[in-house]
Amino acid sequence: MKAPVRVAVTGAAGQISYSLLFRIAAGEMLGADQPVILQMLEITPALGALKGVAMELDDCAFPLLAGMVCTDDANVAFKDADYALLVGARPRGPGMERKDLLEANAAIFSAQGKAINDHASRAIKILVVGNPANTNALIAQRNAPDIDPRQFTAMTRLDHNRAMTQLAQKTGTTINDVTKLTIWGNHSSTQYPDIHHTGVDGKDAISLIDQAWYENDFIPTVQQRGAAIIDARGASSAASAANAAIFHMRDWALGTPDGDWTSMAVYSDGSYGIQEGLIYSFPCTCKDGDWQIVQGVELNDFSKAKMKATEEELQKERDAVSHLLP
Ligand SMILES: NC(=O)c1ccc[n+]([C@@H]2O[C@H](COP(=O)([O-])OP(=O)(O)OC[C@H]3O[C@@H](n4cnc5c(N)ncnc54)[C@H](O)[C@@H]3O)[C@@H](O)[C@H]2O)c1
Ligand SMILES: O=C(O)C[C@H](O)C(=O)O
Repeated sequence: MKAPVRVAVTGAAGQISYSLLFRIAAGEMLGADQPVILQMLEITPALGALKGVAMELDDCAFPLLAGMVCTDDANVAFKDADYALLVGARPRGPGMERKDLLEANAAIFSAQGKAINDHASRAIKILVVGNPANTNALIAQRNAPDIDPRQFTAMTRLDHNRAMTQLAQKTGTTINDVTKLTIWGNHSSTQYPDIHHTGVDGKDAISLIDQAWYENDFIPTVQQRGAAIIDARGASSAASAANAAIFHMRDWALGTPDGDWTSMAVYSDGSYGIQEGLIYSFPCTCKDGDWQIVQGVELNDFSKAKMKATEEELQKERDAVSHLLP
């Protein structure tokens, strides 16, 4: 058996965490041979509820669960953490855009960035789920100057999974037939789900669908899926968000399959002309615990315009929180 690793999860008594924690403890994120210590952070009033979650984790008798910490102190939660899933933040309600949460949530991520900087393992891998996820990741990253910016990522895997399913359903296939789909940009309604390089059962996706469906149906459906879930459920996505977080971290830690890529919002190095330093979703492959942006993807004018629009939104979000960016 390997030595346990420390996994910090914030918002641990919230609805996403109620799916997430149990799957991490079951080994679905880091593998069936990797024991974990869960370091769970909540706000003080939610510590009672968090205790109940910890009791249920105990009652699962997970063989891989090597320890638990429940705390309202970020310095304790991130102490020596090897992985951090930053979920704790307010969700949006009906009629809101995710960026409307910026004011309510941004301060959380500057404080947590500092705590990560001061206490976490230098090799920590961080996934930001709390919305607006890309800009919250940027805030945390800029407040952690001693940690490599490549270690801060934000979640567009839920969008990626949503897009795979929409395409599979349209083409009468399954997600097992879909490869090389890309979500570019922001986890928001400007994101660009790109299927120009996607394969469906060995064929080019773009040859199987018509442009009108792609532009007027597929893209808006994926962009608006979070809002559609809120309308249907009366609360934002939780189990599917937790699932996407598991997939994102699992691929980062254990690798993406050969011949495919995934979508991750990562620190832009200027690839594809996207401004350096933004946390922008790119096609990525992962190997040996590291990610790379896939290079050489050809872009037509349609794609370039969509990628620019979502980049501009991220620049605006960044400028709106400039007071939190040292
Ligand atoms: N990136 C994505 O794809 C994606 C998908 C779904 C939801 N989300 C976002 O994830 C976030 C959480 O969603 P949820 O449904 O679990 O919300 P929730 O309200 O059920 O849970 C959030 C939890 O965070 C806690 N919290 C608040 N401030 C905190 C802090 N400073 N430190 C630690 N914990 C804190 C709250 O007490 C609460 O228990 C929301 O911002 C939501 O919009 C993102
Ligand atoms: O849409 C939301 O606000 C929640 C989440 O970001 C989602 O995409 O489901």
